[in-house]
Amino acid sequence: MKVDVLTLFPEMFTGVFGTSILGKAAEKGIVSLQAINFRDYAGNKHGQVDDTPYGGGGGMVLKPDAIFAAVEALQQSSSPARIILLCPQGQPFTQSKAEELSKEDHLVFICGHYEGYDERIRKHLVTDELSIGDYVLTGGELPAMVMIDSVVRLLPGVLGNESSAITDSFSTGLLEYPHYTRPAEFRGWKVPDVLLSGHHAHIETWRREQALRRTWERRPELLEKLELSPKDLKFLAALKAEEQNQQNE
Ligand SMILES: C[S@@+](CC[C@H](N)C(=O)[O-])C[C@H]1O[C@@H](n2cnc3c(N)ncnc32)[C@H](O)[C@@H]1O
Repeated sequence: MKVDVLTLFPEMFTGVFGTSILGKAAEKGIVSLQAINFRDYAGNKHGQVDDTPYGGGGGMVLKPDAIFAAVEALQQSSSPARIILLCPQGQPFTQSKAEELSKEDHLVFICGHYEGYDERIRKHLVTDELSIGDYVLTGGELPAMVMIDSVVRLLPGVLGNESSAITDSFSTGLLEYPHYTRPAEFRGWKVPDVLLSGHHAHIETWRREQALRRTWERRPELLEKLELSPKDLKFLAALKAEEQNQQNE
């Protein structure tokens, strides 16, 4: 996969692109990660990429010319499948969006700054507008890093143990079950017996029930979107009854 980021601050990506799992994925040639300064495409001698808004008001707006020119230069080498505008007004970025993007060959992320972008960039250049949440940051760099990290870790060969991504929270539609490691007892707190039993079927059942319980307790709305088995439904009915009993006590 090829990932290009258009930004005014390419130096912000040096650490993220060169470290840990992303750095190793790039080293192995699974992904090529590039941060490009779109000021280089400004086409004027001062490298000006922003201007005051028509109609007045505070803040500076990113002009369309440099961003169009930078994307068009990338399109000459390989046509990007998706051109993603980082934007608090965009669709919420989710695990299923990460999975969808991980199937593409070439992604381009455009990072805004200041007051935002000229509307013609939204209307005539990009394929997606994505947000990392209902809050406003100073720029699109951190959201781009968040999205790239969650997409790249899904690429085959990036995580040592492929199956770990399959059970991650949201991948199954549920929050993930709790994990324990050595020691079996720490300050008097013991690891659940079932995890030490070596009985794989019992461990699977325990994990499924813990994932259902955790999702029910923390994000019950996620359960509404899932097709649950009769066994899951029975377990949830027992949980609800347990909760009801506690309220009545
Ligand atoms: C200060 S913000 C502009 C906010 C804009 N005036 C608005 O109200 O929608 C500057 C840039 O940061 C990025 N940004 C800020 N918050 C974001 C979020 N939640 N998700 C994605 N990008 C965000 C975008 O690239 C945005 O253009």
